[in-house]
Amino acid sequence: MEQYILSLDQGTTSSRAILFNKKGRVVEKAQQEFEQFFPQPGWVEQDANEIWNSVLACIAEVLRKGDVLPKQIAGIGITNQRETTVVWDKHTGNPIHKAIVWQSRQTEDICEVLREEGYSDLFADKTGLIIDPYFSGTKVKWILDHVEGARAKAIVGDLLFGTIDTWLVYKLTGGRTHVTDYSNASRTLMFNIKELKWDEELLNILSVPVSMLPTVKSSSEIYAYAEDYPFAGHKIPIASVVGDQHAALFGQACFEKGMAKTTYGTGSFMLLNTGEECVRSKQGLLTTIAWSLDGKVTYALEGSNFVAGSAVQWLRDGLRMFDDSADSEAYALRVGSSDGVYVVPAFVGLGTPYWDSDARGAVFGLTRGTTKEHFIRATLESLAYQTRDVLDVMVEDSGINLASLRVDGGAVSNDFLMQFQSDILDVTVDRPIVNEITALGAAFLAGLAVGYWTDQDEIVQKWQVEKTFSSTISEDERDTLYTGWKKAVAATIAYK
Ligand SMILES: Nc1ncnc2c1ncn2[C@@H]1O[C@H](COP(=O)(O)OP(=O)(O)O)[C@@H](O)[C@H]1O
Ligand SMILES: O=P(O)(O)OC[C@H](O)CO
Repeated sequence: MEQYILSLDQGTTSSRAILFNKKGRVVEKAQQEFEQFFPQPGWVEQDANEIWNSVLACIAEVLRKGDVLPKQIAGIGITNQRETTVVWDKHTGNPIHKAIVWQSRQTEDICEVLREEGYSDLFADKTGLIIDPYFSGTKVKWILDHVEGARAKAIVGDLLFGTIDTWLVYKLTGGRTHVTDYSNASRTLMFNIKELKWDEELLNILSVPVSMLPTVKSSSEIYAYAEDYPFAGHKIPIASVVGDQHAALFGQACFEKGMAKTTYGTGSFMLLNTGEECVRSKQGLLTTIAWSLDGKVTYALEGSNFVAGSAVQWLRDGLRMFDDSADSEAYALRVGSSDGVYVVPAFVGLGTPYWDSDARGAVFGLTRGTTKEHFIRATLESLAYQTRDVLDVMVEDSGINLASLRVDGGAVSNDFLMQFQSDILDVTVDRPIVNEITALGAAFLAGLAVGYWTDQDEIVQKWQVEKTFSSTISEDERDTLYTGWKKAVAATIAYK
């Protein structure tokens, strides 16, 4: 009977369960969206139970559709939207508040106080991160400060914290396992990425009891077994846990120092493998743990943009410019340029390298001749400009020049966007055959842990490019376009 790896990719807007075969190809897939809550401007929350139910439904569906029995699953890999914070009662397993999503700005006041108290360098040195609402630490503090009785319960050890990976393992094991991996821990603002442990000093500053925190393990090992519904009593090893951007770096087989990928999902995230070197950025890049495998930790530099594919969703759902995100490409191609229009999609502030929580979206260069086509094209172009912003500081901070950029995520099916990305970076853009790269990365890590695949060399052989995009514009044209973007971003930051 053929064996498969079951990968659970719990993303910002949807959950997926995907079965991979030995060739590293998708055999079957199930996907379910869930509700997003926006209780106040800039706040984003989700229901952790709904997330769990969506994952469970996807598992049941993928097994049914693929006609696969639980005993055919060699291992489960888990990858997740990172930083999103769940706090639950240890005795009932019930979350005490909605999950606070990575995009949410509701802890900006807490961050402001921490910055004023002069903690920025301390947090950056120890965690590789910036004091920003993006990360989990201030979200945990917010929940303990705002939910009645929460702090008292936390102090006596009755509450548990987890990012979504931790929450899913907890639920999959009937509440018996409270773990995370190094990659997810490195996004919490509470984990010392050099000493590889929760940092007591930072926990004191954030007033978060250590008893709430999960045990931190490698990204590829058997943590526990899932056996309840829908696994019908078969013990299936849960064999990888890894943050989604880190999983994508692994799925893209970016195993060598100097290899990079960008994933264009809800947001966009470029990660550059820096090997065993924990590089500290001077310009707003994050230092993060890519993964921990076979007793070795690999580091990465990361540039994060909060809005990417979600700008296309905004065109579709907010402005009702088209019915299907894929239509954005045809609209963009109907005009030869965006005609001087720039869209800065700073809906929840700006990430790397600006880190401006208060900035909000803006449009520049409108004329009487501006059409819907220009507007759509300019929005797609903004995704590519944001990646250029990140790449420029990445090259300066790491001294590494990219040979090529590997790309994945929902928006990379847009050929116009990928061509413009290559044009504006002047770097070759490689799109692989498998489009579910994040899930594949988690599958690879799980497969290595259970002996389904032998080693990373075997995985490198499985990565194949589907299409390569090379720049077609002149240096002058590139400079003119990018200068306009920089002016638009500067004006967006100035207007507050
Ligand atoms: N053809 C397309 N062109 C541009 N954007 C697209 C296209 N298809 C999907 N998207 C965008 O990709 C995103 C979904 O990507 P996905 O990787 O599934 O995201 P996530 O993991 O964050 O939920 C959506 O925001 C959607 O608007
Ligand atoms: O859900 P995605 O793919 O947009 O990824 C979200 C990131 O992990 C947030 O840091």
